[in-house]
This record gives sequence, structure tokens and C-alpha cells, in this order.
Amino acid sequence: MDSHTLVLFGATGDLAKRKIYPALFNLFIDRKLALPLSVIGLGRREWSDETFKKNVEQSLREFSRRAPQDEEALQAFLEAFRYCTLDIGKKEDYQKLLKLIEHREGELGLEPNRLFYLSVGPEYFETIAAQIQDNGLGSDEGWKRLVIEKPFGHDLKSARVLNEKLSVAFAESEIFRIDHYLGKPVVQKLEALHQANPEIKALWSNRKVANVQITASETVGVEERAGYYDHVGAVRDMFQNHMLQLLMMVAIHLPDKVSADEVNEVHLHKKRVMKSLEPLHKHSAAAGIIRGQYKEGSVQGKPVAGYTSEPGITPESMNDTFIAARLQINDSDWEGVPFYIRTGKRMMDKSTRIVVEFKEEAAQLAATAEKSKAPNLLVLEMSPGEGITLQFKGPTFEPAGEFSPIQVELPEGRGDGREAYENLIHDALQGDPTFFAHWDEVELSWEWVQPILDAYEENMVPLQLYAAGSCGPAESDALLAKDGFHWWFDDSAKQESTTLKEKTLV
Ligand SMILES: NC(=O)C1=CN([C@@H]2O[C@H](COP(=O)(O)OP(=O)(O)OC[C@H]3O[C@@H](n4cnc5c(N)ncnc54)[C@H](OP(=O)(O)O)[C@@H]3O)[C@@H](O)[C@H]2O)C=CC1
Ligand SMILES: O=C1O[C@H](COP(=O)(O)O)[C@@H](O)[C@H](O)[C@H]1O
Repeated sequence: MDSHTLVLFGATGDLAKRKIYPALFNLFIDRKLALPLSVIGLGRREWSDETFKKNVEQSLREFSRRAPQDEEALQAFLEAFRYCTLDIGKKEDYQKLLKLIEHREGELGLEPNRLFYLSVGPEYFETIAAQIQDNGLGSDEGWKRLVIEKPFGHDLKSARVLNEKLSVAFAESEIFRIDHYLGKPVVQKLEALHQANPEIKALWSNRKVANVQITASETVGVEERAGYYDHVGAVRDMFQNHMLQLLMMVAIHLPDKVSADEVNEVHLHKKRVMKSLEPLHKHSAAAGIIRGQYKEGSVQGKPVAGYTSEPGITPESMNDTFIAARLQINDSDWEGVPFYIRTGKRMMDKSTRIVVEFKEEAAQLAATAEKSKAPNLLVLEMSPGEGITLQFKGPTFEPAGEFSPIQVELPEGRGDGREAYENLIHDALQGDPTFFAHWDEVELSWEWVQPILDAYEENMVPLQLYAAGSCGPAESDALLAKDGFHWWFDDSAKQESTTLKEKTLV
């Protein structure tokens, strides 16, 4: 990794505290960062370097998966941090910043490689990018990169405008759009899963797969984010970005070996998936989209308020807190295989997973499957635990001749404890864009989602209320039932899976 300076806009904010500092610390402890390390934090607050360092230390104590125990390592880490008060709109503050960057580069003997991480609201992206350019913060002698957080636009039009503006100052290859779902270890291991198991790779198409289910359910409600969430809803907050990225990752047929030079191929394949998605039309959106909002209920035994009674939400709000969709990829690999996606707040449990359900014919490996109703499944579990599990039929001893489902955990699924932000920050510092959202994917995602936004706007998709603590509206179950399927691991299926666990082999 080249030596560099990490310039963090929004260094006093929530994301920096909860995710960025802990991730940097873990990378530092794991010796994954170039040394000497230089981090310059920015915010309007009049903090001294010492106050900044104290805040970073506090964030590690509160949020790091590895509390800092080695005092020497902690001090070495904190020594890298400097703070600079900066108002995003003030040109003179960027000049002051440039001086500090150059001073630290000279002091530490760093190359003029600069990574600008924008952990601030999206309304500032354009101004910061322009100021970086106008004030010469990128050096001709080194590389410059821009890391930005979601949301990337509010709809197709605003996303395009934003991208055009950013493109004036940064080339696409210099922009790293974070989608933290792409940093999740299980998503990053999909390639390894296919490489290590050619049998699984061979199953990965409409010849063997019956359907694919992608779920991200949360138990939390709108929390303290009413102002943001009531304008975006589940469709913009989760579906347009995280859920469609998961769809792309699971549906692509990765090249046999992905090296750093071939990352463009990953993006190319993802783009192909998006281009092959059967387009939606706002008039027919209701046929394949379920729009939901939670009402009062009980989540894990605790009574909770309905969405429209949450602080900061208007009682008439029609905002969506749940979305389920049926998607179809029209290419030779996936023609005829429905992809179901759902995500929602205040649901029964916190669970992020992809379930690949195989066709019964493919499941006939054990021949007489008649006596078992459970099809073969591949489960990619991202939350609360991590793991990749294959569930298939195995013979029972008693009564002999029958088959019951057993589960095998695949070694590729075991986590190394690294969190999404560690993976992503490391990749951005290395200049590896594989697990970042390319503009083409973002644009195609917005294009696909735009008719849903239009249909919601005109109230053409009915808003279904669901009880907090449930698995979402009944209509979401009906979406699968029409095709003869059901969501795996809900309600009764969940109990079934508990019984299955008792039979786990590994
Ligand atoms: N928090 C989270 O879990 C997640 C956040 N994000 C995204 O990350 C970004 C940051 O979010 P979050 O940390 O929660 O936001 P916060 O509101 O907690 O922090 C905002 C930061 O921006 C700085 N800031 C605001 N206005 C200015 C200005 N005019 N000049 C200089 N600095 C300014 C603030 O510094 P100061 O107050 O000192 O001026 C503060 O450090 C957003 O885009 C958000 O959507 C994405 C995923 C999750
Ligand atoms: O980006 C977001 O993601 C979180 C869920 O992330 P996870 O890693 O815990 O699954 C979600 O709560 C939030 O609303 C959304 O903005």
C-alpha cells in the first residue's frame, strides 16, 4: 500500500465515531495500513488535536470490536491524528487544510497521495469536490481519491446531476461509493465460494435454481432519524442501494479468477445483470411490489408504537417502512427464476440473508426424495451471524429409507471478524474498487427503481399496514405463494429450521 494521508470530512460526526475510527484502529492493529499513518479530521467544531484524539479514543472504547488494551499501540495510533477546523463553504479553510496536509507529508516523509473521505451529508458532496479541485488539494505527484457515503441522489435525475458535478473534479476511477453491504464478509466471499466449490458454481443458474430470496429485516424502527427517513422510506434507504447490490452480487457469474486488474469485469457483469432486469412500469408496479408501513405491535416481547406515532413523523405519513419485490432477470442464465427481495423496519427479527432454493430435480442427488418435503437450500447468512450453509437431504437411520434435511456449514462462510467498514476502507486505500458501487450500477439501479417512486408518488401501489414484530404484510407472502413458494425461515418455517439445527452435521 502506498503511503498516504486520509482527510476525513465529518470527523466529529456519528459515522466517524461508530464506524470509521474503530475500523481504522482494527486495520492498524492488524498491520494492514501503510505507516506512518496520517489522518486529518475536519469539522466546524473548534477542537484541538488533543480533544480530537480523546474523542477518537472514546469511540474505540465504545464501538471497536477490539477494545484498545495495549496502551503503546493505542498511543501510536492516536499519534497519527490531527484536527483542522473547516467550514465546507469557506475557501480559506481549504488553503489552511492544504498547508496542514503538506506539513504532515513533509514531517512524516509521506508521498502526496490523498484520500478524501466525505462522512458528511450528501448536500455537501458537490461543494467539497469543487473546493478540492479549486484549491489544488490533489497533487500531480500522487493519487487522489474520493470516498462518499450514501445516499447517492434522491432519484434518477438528482443522482445524475450529482454524478456530473463530481465528475468535474474526480474521474470515475477516483470515486469510491460506499455501500456497506458490499463490505460484508459473506458478500466478499461469494467468489471464494464458487472457486472452492465447482459443484456449487455448476448449480448457479436456472437449470438448478428454483428461486432466490434476499431478506434484510430489522427490529429497529425509525429511531432518531425521522427527518431523513420520512423522505426516503425503505425503497431509497435500503432497496435502491443495498438490496439491488446484493441481487447483482448473487446473480453475476464471476470470472474464474478476479484479480485487481479484472475488477472492471465484476462491474461489467453486475451492469449486465441490471440491464437484463425486466423493467417495471408505474402502472403495473403494484403487481410485483408490496409497499408496507408498520403499525403498533410488539417486537421481541416489547410493545412499540406504530410508524405514524413515532416522534417527528406526521400522523398522515404514507412513507414506506417495508418493501417486497419480485424481480426477473431476462438472460439465458436466470430466465424463469424469480428473485424476491424484501426489507423492512420493525420486523420480527434482525436478519440479513440470501436463500437460494434449488429445484427438486436438482435435489434428487439422493434419489428417493419423496419422503422429505424440504428442498435443498444454500443460505448466505450476513446477520446476526455470518455463515454459508448448505441444507440438503440425508438418509435417516430410523426409520430406514427416509430422508431428512441436514445442514453443512461451508468453511468459506466463516467470518474472520472483520467488519464491512474495515474491508471497504482498506480497499479504498489500496485503490481496489471491486466492492464499491460503480456509477453505472447506481444509475441503472435508480432507473429500475424510478417507476416505483413515481407509482408511490401517485399512490398507485397500496400502502399495506403490518404489525410491528411481524414478517411484514401478508401480501408479501402472497407474492411468493402465487409462484408456489414461501419465504424461508419465517414463522412456521422458522420453527422448522430450529428443528433442523438439531441435525446439523458440522
Ligand atoms: N451515521 C450512520 O450510521 C450512517 C451515516 N451515513 C452517511 O454518512 C454521512 C455522515 O453521517 P453522520 O456522521 O451520521 O452525520 P452527523 O450529523 O453525525 O455528522 C455530520 C458531520 O458533518 C460535519 N459538518 C456538517 N456541516 C458542516 C459544515 N458546514 N462544514 C464542515 N463540517 C460540517 C459535522 O461537523 P461539525 O458539527 O463539527 O460541523 C459532522 O462532523 C451522511 O451522508 C450519512 O447519510 C451512511 C450510513 C450510516
Ligand atoms: O444503510 C442503512 O443500513 C442500516 C442497516 O444496516 P445493517 O448493516 O445493520 O444491516 C439501516 O438500519 C439504515 O436504515 C440504512 O440507512
